[in-house]
Amino acid sequence: MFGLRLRPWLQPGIRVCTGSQQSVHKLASLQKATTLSPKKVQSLLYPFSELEGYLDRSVDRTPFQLFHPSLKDMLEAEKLYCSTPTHKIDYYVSAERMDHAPALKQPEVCFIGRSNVGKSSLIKGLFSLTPEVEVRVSKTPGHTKKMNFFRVGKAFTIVDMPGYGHKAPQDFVDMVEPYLYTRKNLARTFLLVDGSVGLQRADLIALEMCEEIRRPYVIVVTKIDKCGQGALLTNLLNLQDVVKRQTTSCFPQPILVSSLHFWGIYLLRCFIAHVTGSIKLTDTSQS
Ligand SMILES: Nc1nc2c(ncn2[C@@H]2O[C@H](COP(=O)(O)OP(=O)(O)OP(=O)(O)O)[C@@H](O)[C@H]2O)c(=O)[nH]1
Ligand SMILES: [Mg+2]
Repeated sequence: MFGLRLRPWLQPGIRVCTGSQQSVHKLASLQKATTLSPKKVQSLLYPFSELEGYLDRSVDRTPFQLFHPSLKDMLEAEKLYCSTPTHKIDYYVSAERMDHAPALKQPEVCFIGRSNVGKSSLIKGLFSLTPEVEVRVSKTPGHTKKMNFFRVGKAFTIVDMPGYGHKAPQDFVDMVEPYLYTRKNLARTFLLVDGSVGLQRADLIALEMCEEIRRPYVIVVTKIDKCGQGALLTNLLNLQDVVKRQTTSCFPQPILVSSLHFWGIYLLRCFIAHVTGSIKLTDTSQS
């Protein structure tokens, strides 16, 4: 069924970086932290705000601010990422093929992207409030070899996928594409793109695949700490242009993150809680 859909998953050069994950990040303690200026807190919560000042006035920023929840919403979402006896967060199972994927009813989100783009690191960041949940990351591309399912109570499931491109597992196409096409409870696909190098050919192929699948997906721009702001903005505007011209199922707002510095993680937690119907947003129009 999927044989005709084989794509030339390319093997672009990958820059390996070393980054260490910070551990526990509670929004409430962040609010109380005296060491951070309000501007720093703002850019930690909404990383795009840091870049706005560098943009020409003619640049339309609306697409970058569509999802802009209140702090209250973020705090509400954060509760979901804390494990309790009645709301357990755990690694559930791994699957090598779609027919091994567990039958789960709750909404699911998955993370796809080139090998080494930071998928597992980002999931580890999302679960920083439950460090007992082990998410393996590595500076060696091709580390995640199976689809790894993590349950967030009965609210939703997060799936960490193997990467494509450099050193991707041979069966990536057999594993991930069928999942994306047929998984009934898939609420959102997050397509990760390395913000420090910008869109690569393999990313464009992945975008094309997501467009063919016609299910809603969101671009997450990773490693925004790894390059200068000028380079990041150039990569972002290029990405924005591609999203505008070539996509119909992609959410117009890219979500910017650094798993190393925790930038954008609170926003992403809230976004996932929102798209899986786990929280009700009070107001998205506030800045
Ligand atoms: N500077 C920086 N490095 C990061 C960031 N996120 C991940 N990394 C590093 O990138 C490398 C790859 O991270 P992973 O999370 O294992 O990447 P992956 O996409 O899961 O890779 P595969 O499982 O091989 O597909 C590791 O060395 C991480 O420390 C980030 O936000 N900033
Ligand atoms: Mg991985």
